[in-house]
Amino acid sequence: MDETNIQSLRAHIDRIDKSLVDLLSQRMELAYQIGQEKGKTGQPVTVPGREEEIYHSLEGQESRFLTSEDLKSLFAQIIALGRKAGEKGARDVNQKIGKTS
Ligand SMILES: O=C(O)C(=O)C[C@]1(C(=O)O)C=C[C@@H](O)C=C1
Repeated sequence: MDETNIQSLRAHIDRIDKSLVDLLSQRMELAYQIGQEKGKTGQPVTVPGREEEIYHSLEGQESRFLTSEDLKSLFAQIIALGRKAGEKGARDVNQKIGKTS
């Protein structure tokens, strides 16, 4: 494979990476909004059942270079960031309405 091919494959990877970051940002915005809703009613941000549902939905989506274990560990990171965004959403909404905890 010559240098031009590598350059063009890398350009494709760069575009995919940008899309991944954009989609992850959108996902975090949604988790933040869910956190705000939970904050309003005092519900806990972490919902283990929902997290299990997400892991379950990944089953059958594995591919040549992504095993189900790979997907699970990737999503463990993504969900941890979702929780962090949700905690911020709950904090922000409570600060706005003057609750301290
Ligand atoms: O679905 C929710 O209730 C969320 O808060 C989002 C999310 C996620 O990132 O997917 C984050 C934390 C919860 O434990 C479950 C799921």
